[in-house]
Amino acid sequence: MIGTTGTTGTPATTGAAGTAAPSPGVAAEAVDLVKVHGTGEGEVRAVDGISVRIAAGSFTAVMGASGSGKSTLMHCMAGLDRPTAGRVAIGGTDLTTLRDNELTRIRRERIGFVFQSFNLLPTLTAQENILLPLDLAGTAVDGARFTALVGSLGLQDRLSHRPAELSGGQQQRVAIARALITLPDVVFADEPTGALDSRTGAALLAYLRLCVREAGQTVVMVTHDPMAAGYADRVLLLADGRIAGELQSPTPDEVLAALRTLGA
Ligand SMILES: Nc1ncnc2c1ncn2[C@@H]1O[C@H](COP(=O)(O)OP(=O)(O)OP(=O)(O)O)[C@@H](O)[C@H]1O
Repeated sequence: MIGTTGTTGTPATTGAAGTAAPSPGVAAEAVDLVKVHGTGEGEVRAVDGISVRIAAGSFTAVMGASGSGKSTLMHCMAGLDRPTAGRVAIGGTDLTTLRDNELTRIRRERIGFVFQSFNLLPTLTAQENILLPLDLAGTAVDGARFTALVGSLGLQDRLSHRPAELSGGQQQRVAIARALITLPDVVFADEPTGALDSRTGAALLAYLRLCVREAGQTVVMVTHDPMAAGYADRVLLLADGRIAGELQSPTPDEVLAALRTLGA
C-alpha cells in the first residue's frame, strides 16, 4: 500500500520544514530540498522540493523511474552536491551552511557512499582502495574489522588486484567495503546490488541489514530491484523529483505493485 504522498508527509517520518534544531533519532534529513542541474534551456529540476527524515538505525530503499532524481537526492543528502535551495542535515548538523573543509570532515567521519560507478582509484589495489578513507583521515586500521569486512564480502582473495583486474561485481564489493570500513553513521548506497548476481546481492543485503541491526548504522539505498527493497524497513518512491509515496516493511510484491501504480 502506498503511504503519504507529497512533501509534507507524516509527522513521525517526514517534514519539519524550517526547524534548525537537531531532531533526536534522525540520522539524515532533507527539508524543502531543491536541486537544479544546468541552466537556461538545459535546466533540469532533478529534486523538486523534497522533505524527508531518515530514522537512525533504519534501512531505507529509494525507488522510482530512471531520471526521477534518486541519485541527485542521495548526493545532496550525503553532502556530495550542494542543494539549489532547502537544506540537508546529518545527525542534526546542517550541511548546507558548512564550509568545504568542514563538509569534507563530516563526510569522512560520518558518511559512507557507494557510487553507482564505483569510483575506485585505478592505480590502487583493492586493499588500498578499501583503506583509502582511513589513510586520508590518518586513522589506524582495525585489523579485525578489516578482515571481517572483506571476509563477509568475499574479497579476501582479491585484495592485491587493481580495479581493472576485477569483475564488475568485485569492484562493486570493493566500493562497498570502502564505504563501510570507517563504520560511518550513515551509509548511502546507489544501486549497490546492480552489478551483483542474485546470490552475492542477497549476501550483501543481509550484510547491510546486519550493519543496521548490530551496529545501529543507518542505510539509505537506491535500487530498481523489488527483491532488494524487500530488505528495507521503508521504501520511498520518487517521481519527477518528488516523493510520490512510501511503504513500510513491504514485501517485494507490494513494492512491485506500488511501482506499477507509479508507472515506474
Ligand atoms: N550533472 C547533471 N547535469 C545535468 N542534468 C543532470 C545531472 N545529473 C542528473 N541530471 C538530470 O537530473 C535528472 C535526475 O537524475 P538522477 O541521476 O538523479 O536520476 P535517477 O533517478 O538516479 O536516475 P537513474 O535511475 O537512471 O540512475 C535526470 O533528468 C538527469 O538527466
